[in-house]
Amino acid sequence: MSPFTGSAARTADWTHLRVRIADGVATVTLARPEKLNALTFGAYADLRDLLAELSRERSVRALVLAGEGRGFCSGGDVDEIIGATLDMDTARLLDFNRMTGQVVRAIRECPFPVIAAVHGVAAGAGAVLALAADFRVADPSARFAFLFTRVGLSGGDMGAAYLLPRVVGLGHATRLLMLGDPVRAPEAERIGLISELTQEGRTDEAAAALARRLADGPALAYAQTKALLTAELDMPLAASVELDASTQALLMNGEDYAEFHAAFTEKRPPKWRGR
Ligand SMILES: CC(C)(COP(=O)(O)OP(=O)(O)OC[C@H]1O[C@@H](n2cnc3c(N)ncnc32)[C@H](O)[C@@H]1OP(=O)(O)O)[C@@H](O)C(=O)NCCC(=O)NCCSC(=O)/C=C1/CC=CC=CO1
Repeated sequence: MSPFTGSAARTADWTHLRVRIADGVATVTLARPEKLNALTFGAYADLRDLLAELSRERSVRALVLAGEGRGFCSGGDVDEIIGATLDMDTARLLDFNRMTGQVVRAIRECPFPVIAAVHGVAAGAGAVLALAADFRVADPSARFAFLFTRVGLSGGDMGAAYLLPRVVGLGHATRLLMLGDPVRAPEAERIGLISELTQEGRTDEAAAALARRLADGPALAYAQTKALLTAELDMPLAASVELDASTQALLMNGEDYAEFHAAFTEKRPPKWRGR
């Protein structure tokens, strides 16, 4: 049974994660502040499983991913993971690296918008978690560092070489993934890595306001927009416009579209049902 079944505002505990669902907004908090929310094997796996669980929750219409303490996430736990992976054979290494990629796929494939609320450090895997979100709302203290080459690994971990050029362009992505230099909030805003730069200390509030707006909006239209933005990245224009046409035809048969028309005619705000 889902751990979320029950009352309107619900919580559940996972490894180094806290989750709360209230009024259609799930807030997932990386909760290991004493290690800047570094991800252990258990935390990666739980994050993947939690996102899959939330994707099946019909009540969730937006998700905020945040970090507790003085940063968002310092990436893979260097002590636990580097130590263990040095002793693994290739098959187990592949299993681990596939598992971390599944976390990113879970963020990209869930049927609701994901907002990363970033303050302080977002490093390595932490930077990719933020990158995979649909929106990055950032505090002036935010700094993003794709550190993988700094630990002797490929900068293209967890889909970063797929996603980052699409967000900031190949030139910036090459620089950030190869050198691993930190990008501070003003530069992140300039190159389009963040969608909103907030006032200091107001990031959670801004992320919650955006989540509220999304959760109150036409959920099916948002889900289809997210799916198309992901699918069409790799499609020729002819296939894209065909997919757009079939998606739009589906939505034009839906209740929300008819509701918009009724609301417009009756001069009132629409009541979105996500159908
Ligand atoms: C630059 C830092 C991110 C922040 O520095 P600072 O603000 O001075 O804070 P610290 O004092 O260094 O950190 C506070 C405590 O947290 C521990 N900690 C921080 N990051 C990690 C981490 N990633 N793993 C384990 N522990 C971490 C730190 O040791 C302090 O603990 P104590 O108080 O007990 O001493 C700086 O912290 C830093 O550079 N961190 C490491 C960043 C990093 O290299 N991340 C990994 C990138 S690669 C990745 O994400 C993917 C993988 C997957 C594959 C293999 C291996 C690892 O990760």
